[in-house]
Amino acid sequence: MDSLKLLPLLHYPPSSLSLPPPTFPSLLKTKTRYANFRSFSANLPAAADGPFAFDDQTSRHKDDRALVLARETDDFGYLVGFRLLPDSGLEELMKVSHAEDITEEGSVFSSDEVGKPEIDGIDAEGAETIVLRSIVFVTAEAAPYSKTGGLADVCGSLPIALAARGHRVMVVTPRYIHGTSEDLMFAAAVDLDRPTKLFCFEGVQEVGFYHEFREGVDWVFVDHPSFQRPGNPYGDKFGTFGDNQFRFTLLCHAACEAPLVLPLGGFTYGENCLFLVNDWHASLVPVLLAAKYRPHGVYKDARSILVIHNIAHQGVEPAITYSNLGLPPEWYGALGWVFPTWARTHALDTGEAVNFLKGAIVTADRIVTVSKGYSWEITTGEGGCGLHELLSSRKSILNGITNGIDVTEWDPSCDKYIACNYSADDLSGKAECKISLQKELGLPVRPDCPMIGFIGRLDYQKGIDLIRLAMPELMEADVQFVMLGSGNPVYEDWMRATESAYKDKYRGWVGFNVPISHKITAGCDILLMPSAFEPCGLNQLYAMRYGTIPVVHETGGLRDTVHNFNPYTEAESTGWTFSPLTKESMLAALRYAIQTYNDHKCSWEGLMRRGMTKDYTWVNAATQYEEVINWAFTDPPYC
Ligand SMILES: Nc1ncnc2c1ncn2[C@@H]1O[C@H](COP(=O)(O)OP(=O)(O)O[C@H]2O[C@H](CO)[C@@H](O)[C@H](O)[C@H]2O)[C@@H](O)[C@H]1O
Repeated sequence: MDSLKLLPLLHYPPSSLSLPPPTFPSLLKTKTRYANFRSFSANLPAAADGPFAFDDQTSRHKDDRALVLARETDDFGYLVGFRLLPDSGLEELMKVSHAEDITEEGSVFSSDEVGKPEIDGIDAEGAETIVLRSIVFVTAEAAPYSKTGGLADVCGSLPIALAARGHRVMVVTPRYIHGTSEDLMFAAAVDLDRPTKLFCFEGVQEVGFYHEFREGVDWVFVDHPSFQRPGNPYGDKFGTFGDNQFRFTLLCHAACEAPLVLPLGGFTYGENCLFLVNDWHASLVPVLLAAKYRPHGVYKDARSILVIHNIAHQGVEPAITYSNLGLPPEWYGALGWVFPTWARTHALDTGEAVNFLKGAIVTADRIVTVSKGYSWEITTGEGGCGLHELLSSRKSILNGITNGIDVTEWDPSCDKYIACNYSADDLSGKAECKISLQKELGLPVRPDCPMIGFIGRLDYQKGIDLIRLAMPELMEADVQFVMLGSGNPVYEDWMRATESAYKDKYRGWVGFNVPISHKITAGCDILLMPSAFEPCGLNQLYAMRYGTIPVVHETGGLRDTVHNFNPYTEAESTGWTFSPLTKESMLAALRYAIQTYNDHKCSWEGLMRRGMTKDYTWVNAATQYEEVINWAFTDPPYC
């Protein structure tokens, strides 16, 4: 057996080791079983670079040469080493570990169950097998460390969901220091003291790495002076930062080095990892793997998946900046992009540019979007923002996986930001939340008046123009309306002006404020999302979980997640969807919702309860990501 090839690993210092991905039987069983393991046995693999199967007693007896190792962990669950395990020790260990294994139904596994052999990915009882991977998320933002929108929510939750299923997960993101209290989010991260030189922008850039192990995930923060300035991750009060291409090029280079150089818990992630790169900021990673590393034999067995949260942002810069990216000249074609004539700004403009997102689309092993509907939309001329033809050409590896939500942060029964907790079984607290919100906003306290909310970036995407157009008519109805958002200064000024015009009915809260977003979600009756396009949308999911009924434009993830109210098929309905994207159709949907709220309490409560009891956890999405990851490893690297 090739397993013996791994023997020398035992003698290397831990920092030079990388953990190959183990396989582990049974989905539900695995979750608790793996989490409970303080130490477990490993049966080294049949192939030197293949997965490393956890030992089961059957296989051990089958092959006496198999090396049985006990894995030793410290108090934080990190590997601190292996030790050879005598047979008797193994028996003891398995007994102890199994006694701790509780199924979701509360039953205890017997050692016999654990010892069942696996057959082609399915154990003898037909339970699912999870192939455990080393997964590296690369993202410009991850909650709670940094957040401007939904990308942060996803990259703050999905890694934890995948880690809970047994994968080894690292998130690489910048260590933003803005000079505000938000910087305290990084307080628990320690400097790994691994200064690393990166070659880009015609020089050597040195980055540092900070690390925090939390909720089973290695959170790795890239430290560089360019991430330390007032504002948010992308800009400040003067607009978008001019050096974002530089900053996110650094992030990508650093992310490629992290699995090779960082001994997290004593072991690097190694070369056989899966990079999950999010949006344009991380899009250089698949190109770097193909153009910079693989020609030198590094990352030959790594794979990459591009996750598109928003195709409207592509990271486009003048073509001349290509030479700064640390890529060989012959790879220009991967990023090269030519604007159509109508989009050129002056007579001498040749339209030539580099496009980061395009680079990932043509080099990643697979592409995922954050809902099924959006995965189709981006292959159309209307939704692809110029990349639809390329995406269509890669349709066979393009999937949509609808986001989950963090059901711990967004839970009306224990939300610390809201005035009164409530649940689907006892909705009375929601009325309290509404009264408290009205008081806080200085609106007339009217529990029976339908209250509409909006939360989001003040951006064309979110349909602010439609709200602006409809506002005079909407304000004629007996409603209250509260908006929370920041972004385009024109929209911010409009919100302030609207508040002055409709003092008794409208409030516009300009800014980014998480506690207020929870209060609005809990206190309102209706959440309005007239997004022009919406790759997934999270606010409608939060709203439904809080018994707040979404009224949404029928697009992307909104179409996938909100089911239009129909009195004859109420059992399916969770809100209102409207199309086309016009003021008239939005107002019609709102009128219908308001009428139902006023006159059909029973239907309204049904809508609330259905939304509140749906499953929004990340488990479902994480399982689908696992499947796509497995497909990525089934095929050879795309380039
Ligand atoms: N002013 C404010 N104060 C406090 N909180 C605020 C806020 N404005 C927005 N938020 C919060 O930011 C998040 C925004 O979520 P969205 O789904 O609207 O994401 P966004 O469009 O940024 O991201 C993209 O990525 C996500 C994730 O994949 C997709 O769901 C989405 O369709 C896509 O456009 C929510 O948690 C919301 O509560």
